[in-house]
Amino acid sequence: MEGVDHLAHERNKAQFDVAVMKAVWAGSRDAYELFHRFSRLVANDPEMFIPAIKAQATEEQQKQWLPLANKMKIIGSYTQTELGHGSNVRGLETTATFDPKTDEFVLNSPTLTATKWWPGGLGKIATHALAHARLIIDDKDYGVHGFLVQLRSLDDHLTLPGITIGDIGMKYGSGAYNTMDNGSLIFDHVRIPRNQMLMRLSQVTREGKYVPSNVPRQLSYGTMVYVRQKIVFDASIALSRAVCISTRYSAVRRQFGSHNGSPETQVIDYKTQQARLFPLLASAYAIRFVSEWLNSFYKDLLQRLEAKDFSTLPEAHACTAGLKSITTSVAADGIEECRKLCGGHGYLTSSGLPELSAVYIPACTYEGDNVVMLLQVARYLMKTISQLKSGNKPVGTTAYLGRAEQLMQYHSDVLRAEDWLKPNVVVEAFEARAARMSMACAQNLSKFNNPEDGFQELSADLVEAATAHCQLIIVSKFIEKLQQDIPGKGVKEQLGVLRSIYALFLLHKHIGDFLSTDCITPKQGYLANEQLRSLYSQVRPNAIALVDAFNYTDHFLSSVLGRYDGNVYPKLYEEAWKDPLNDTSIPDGFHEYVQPMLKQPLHHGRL
Ligand SMILES: CCCCCCCC/C=C\CCCCCCCCCCCC(=O)SCCNC(=O)CCNC(=O)[C@H](O)C(C)(C)COP(=O)(O)OP(=O)(O)OC[C@H]1O[C@@H](n2cnc3c(N)ncnc32)[C@H](O)[C@@H]1OP(=O)(O)O
Ligand SMILES: Cc1cc2nc3c(=O)[nH]c(=O)nc-3n(C[C@H](O)[C@H](O)[C@H](O)COP(=O)(O)OP(=O)(O)OC[C@H]3O[C@@H](n4cnc5c(N)ncnc54)[C@H](O)[C@@H]3O)c2cc1C
Repeated sequence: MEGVDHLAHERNKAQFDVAVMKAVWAGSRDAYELFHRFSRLVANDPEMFIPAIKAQATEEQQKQWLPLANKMKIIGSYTQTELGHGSNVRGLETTATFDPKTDEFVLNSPTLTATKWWPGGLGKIATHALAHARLIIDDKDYGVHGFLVQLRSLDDHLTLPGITIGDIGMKYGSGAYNTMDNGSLIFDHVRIPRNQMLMRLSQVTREGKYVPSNVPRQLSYGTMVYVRQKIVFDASIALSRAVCISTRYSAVRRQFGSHNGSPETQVIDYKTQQARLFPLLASAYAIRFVSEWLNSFYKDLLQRLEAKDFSTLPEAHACTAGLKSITTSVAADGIEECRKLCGGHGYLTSSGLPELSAVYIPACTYEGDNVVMLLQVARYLMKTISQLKSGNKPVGTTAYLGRAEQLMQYHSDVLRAEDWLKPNVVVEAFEARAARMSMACAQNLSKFNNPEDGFQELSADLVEAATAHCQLIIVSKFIEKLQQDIPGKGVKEQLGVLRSIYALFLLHKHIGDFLSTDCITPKQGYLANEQLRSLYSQVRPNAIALVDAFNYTDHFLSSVLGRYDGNVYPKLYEEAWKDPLNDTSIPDGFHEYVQPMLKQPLHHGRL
């Protein structure tokens, strides 16, 4: 049956222009063309510590190091985390002590827990590290700074004196992340020239004088802001990939429901399958659009920083940290749900899902543990609320907190299920829920004499408030996306359906928040769920076309279940026969171990 499109009947049901949706998903027609060409060329672009050099090195240092890194004359590793500290960056123990006699820094790992642990590329490949260490001058500790340290000889790749490096060992699953040589590193009084401290933000002079920067010290955390916004985009790719596989397979797979010899029911037609799958489809689009917005916010931040305008830095940190957390959690959980949606075959490596999961789940931890990141958002929210009293008007993603008084009085006026399709009705409910959860935390915090004690005690509630805030951002950005001019038959309508599914699914899932904050009544919650069910029916005929719009090649999906042509069963069978176990009919060890058991004498003619 080679060449037959088993999903053609599904594609014919689509009520929108898939070619235009492909451009919307890609971000623009040009981005689509580029992605289309490149994905078919299978590009592999190693990028590791270059963003950090760009952010933290002086122009002179960039001139020296960037050409080497770009041409891969040196291979760098972003070496921050230690055995004892990852989240707590200020707690790092590695030291870089200035020696005025030789104009050098001496890098040292004073304890076992100071061992660098996890950095990607470090274990086997990196020639250089961007090592984070405490700057010590005249016994005074100036906190964590970045230093470029050569680790291995550029001639024979042997580690240099005073440096002990290893790979940290096998990681979760047998998946592709094991091809990454996450490493460990101990420094034993390793000397580097003074000009290898990254000095864009603060300098150490020849005399050993520390010249602090006149810019916020948080700029030294800039690489994390950059990478976190990239990770949000990456979450849309990982989730959409899993959703594409399980949507196509759900249309191919049939179970039960045959009457008088008619075909069985496609599992995608079961309401339970739809209620699990379609919110993930909607989430993939929602994450895609919020990542688009985050990227433009980030570009705006860079322009402002050039002009020494630091005003949006705290918001950029809160947004990148919070959205990194929410989107990677949704994507990681969503991939696992997609595996379950494919039943037993989803557990086969050839489904592509186990490896995707194993490779993806550390995104919830790297570049900031997801709970720690939400606590950063909560701090930002509490600070914003505390400044309301002094007349500070919040802007951007916290502007709604400026209307807190009004939002505290809000009661949804939904009367019919269709009312939930109105974007302003949805936004108001999400704003009121987020504002009330944050205000409640702020009020509870004010009862503590020591705010830090209060923050610890209330941290679980604070994480929930931060989650509500981040979900509001994603819902709002989806709505804003649809306020743009989007051409193409039916494209905007389909996106409208997905937007409503995304928002109402969240409302249904977090119904406790909406009810306990008294934003909506139980009856209104019931109506939202009713509307959700009807939206699932609307998305059903378009489901295959909506995942086709991701424009993923079979090569990229690497999944027998997610094949574009839906020709699943013959290919599953073919794939199984590639297993080396099937090379011979008698397995290794059979004659040594199994056959002797089979040949044991029978007792009284019985087993
Ligand atoms: C770097 C490698 C490059 C990778 C290549 C990139 C190419 C990307 C291409 C595609 C990407 C897609 C796929 C991605 C694959 C990625 C591979 C994995 C890479 C993994 C790399 C790592 O994991 S590196 C290690 C990362 N480590 C962390 O994230 C540590 C987490 N901890 C922290 O960030 C902080 O310490 C903290 C946020 C928890 C703060 O702690 P603390 O309270 O002690 O803070 P401070 O006192 O230091 O500061 C308080 C003050 O500062 C504000 N603030 C904190 N962080 C920032 C920031 N980043 N920006 C701006 N402001 C910040 C904070 O809010 C406080 O403000 P106040 O106003 O004083 O309250
Ligand atoms: C695959 C992978 C690749 C990585 N690559 C790199 C790399 O290239 N370079 C690099 O430097 N690092 C890298 N890391 C390290 C990574 O950045 C850290 O693991 C991450 O920042 C989390 O820090 P941690 O391990 O210290 O977690 P911990 O902070 O020890 O977290 C353990 C638990 O404690 C909780 N917790 C911690 N602090 C708080 C708090 N204040 N309040 C409430 N709960 C808290 C967390 O939520 C979590 O549940 C990588 C990690 C992984 C898994």
